[in-house]
Amino acid sequence: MSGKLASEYDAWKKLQHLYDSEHSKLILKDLFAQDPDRFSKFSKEYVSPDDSAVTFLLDYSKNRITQPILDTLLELVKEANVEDVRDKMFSGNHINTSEDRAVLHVALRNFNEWNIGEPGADEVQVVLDHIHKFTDAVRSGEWKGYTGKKIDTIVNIGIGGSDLGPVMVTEALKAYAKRDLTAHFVSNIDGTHLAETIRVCNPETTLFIIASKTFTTQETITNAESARDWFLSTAKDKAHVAKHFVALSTNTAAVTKFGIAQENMFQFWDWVGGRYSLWSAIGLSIALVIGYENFEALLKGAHGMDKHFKQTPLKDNLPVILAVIGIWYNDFYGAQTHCLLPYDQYMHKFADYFQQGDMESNGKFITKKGQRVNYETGPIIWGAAGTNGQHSFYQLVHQGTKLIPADFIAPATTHNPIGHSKHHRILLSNFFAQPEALAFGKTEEQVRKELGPNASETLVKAKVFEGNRPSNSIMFPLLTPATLGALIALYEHKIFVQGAIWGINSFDQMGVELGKVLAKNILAQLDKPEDVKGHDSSTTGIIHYYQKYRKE
Ligand SMILES: O=P(O)(O)OC[C@H]1O[C@@H](O)[C@H](O)[C@@H](O)[C@@H]1O
Repeated sequence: MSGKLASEYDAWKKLQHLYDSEHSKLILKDLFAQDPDRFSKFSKEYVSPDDSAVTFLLDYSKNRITQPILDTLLELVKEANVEDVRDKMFSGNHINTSEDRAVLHVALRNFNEWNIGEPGADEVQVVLDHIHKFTDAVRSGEWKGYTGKKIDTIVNIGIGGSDLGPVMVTEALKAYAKRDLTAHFVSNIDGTHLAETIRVCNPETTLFIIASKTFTTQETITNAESARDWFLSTAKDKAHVAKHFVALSTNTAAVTKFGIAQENMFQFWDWVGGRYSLWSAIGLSIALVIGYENFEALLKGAHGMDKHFKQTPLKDNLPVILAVIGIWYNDFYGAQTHCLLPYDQYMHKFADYFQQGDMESNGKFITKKGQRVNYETGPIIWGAAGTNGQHSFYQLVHQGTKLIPADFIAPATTHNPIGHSKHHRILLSNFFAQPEALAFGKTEEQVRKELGPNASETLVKAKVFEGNRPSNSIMFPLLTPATLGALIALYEHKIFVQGAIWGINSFDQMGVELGKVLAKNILAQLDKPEDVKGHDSSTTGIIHYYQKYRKE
């Protein structure tokens, strides 16, 4: 990373110039008409560079780009030394500068391929073996609860990165799940989350997985303590906790203090960022649900993408391509958001997951060198599973006043081919149609022709789709563990590239701290109105209102 702001790079200035001079001519309809080979020029098939057997198509032809624009975007990657930062990440350099930490989630799925010098990197396999052994014991019924019954329910208690990854992946890979093992995820400090979960759990057959990197997170520790109280209200003897509580953490002392034996703790390291931790011990709930072999396949799929990212020239490097196209819209078109639209019900949590993955990584206005940026950084990430979104927010995507770049994601084959895949063909027809409608729209002329000569002018105008709304399409044969692993890593590295171009630290999360500190202060003032001090009149007023109406 140079000390420059991204906007000071020559390539950035060239891009600004290209935007100013070209953007009115960048009409997808025209770009496709001018070049019959546009799809083959702006799409790539990923084939994993190892034995993880993942393949997918990335079509990025429906974007407002030309070859010169893409070339200049890639110049920006060069000028920002992204390859150098990438290599530093892979070699364990402390690129998380504010926390002085390495960023090595790639080491969790490395299977000893690269030599990574960081302490702990050589212990990854030991933890994977621990996960393997434990997972097999629980799934086979060999691991018994305190009354000798086998475990049929797991409850992962964690929040943020210690929740979202396991939730998203266990949902996405439900087709591989052990159906007689029910998984719940409790994250919110709102007692309702825990209460509604334990309501359907049997203490004799439930395993609680306390997932917290720091083991100090207020929500998780409070939920874990309440879960332990609930368990002991039936089990009585504290010795039984050992059969029903395990911990996933970097903080051995706090885990032991909680009462979880060290042999029931699954270790990871400070170089695993919370939002990159599903590959670590935090993935235990995933391994329990889909089995260790499938968990390993997930890791291997991600590793294949790591290799691709590490060794593929920029022009063919898929995370790089996605990243620079994102920069084009975010920084030159002023697009505020990016939409993730998986046409696969199993992937319904994908956008939620990358809300943290992207927004906590790149939602920053200060560069690593302490300067305030004078350009936009991370986009707002949102989305929903297709076709549900079509019946809700697509109206705005098609005809609203905002530019919303979107990624459409779908499997060619479904795990649930009911009616000889009738559902899936309908689903996919929408997956194909939506990007087409967004890109090419419907002209006034077409509307007039459709409505006939007597149509009102207002109706004609209301039915016009301007088109020229960009999207990427990603299609893969089947949603397998390895494919999902590769897709997650694809987006992780996209986020990395964008952060490196913007010159920000994608691996800290200072922005979540202030609210936590204020909440702690307020918690101590909640009991008595006279204790409410040091706030603005609005905050004081709302707390007083609460104090007037609370029951307990
Ligand atoms: O795993 P922990 O330490 O309980 O942290 C949970 C979450 O805590 C949040 O405060 C962080 O912003 C997230 O990045 C993190 O994933």
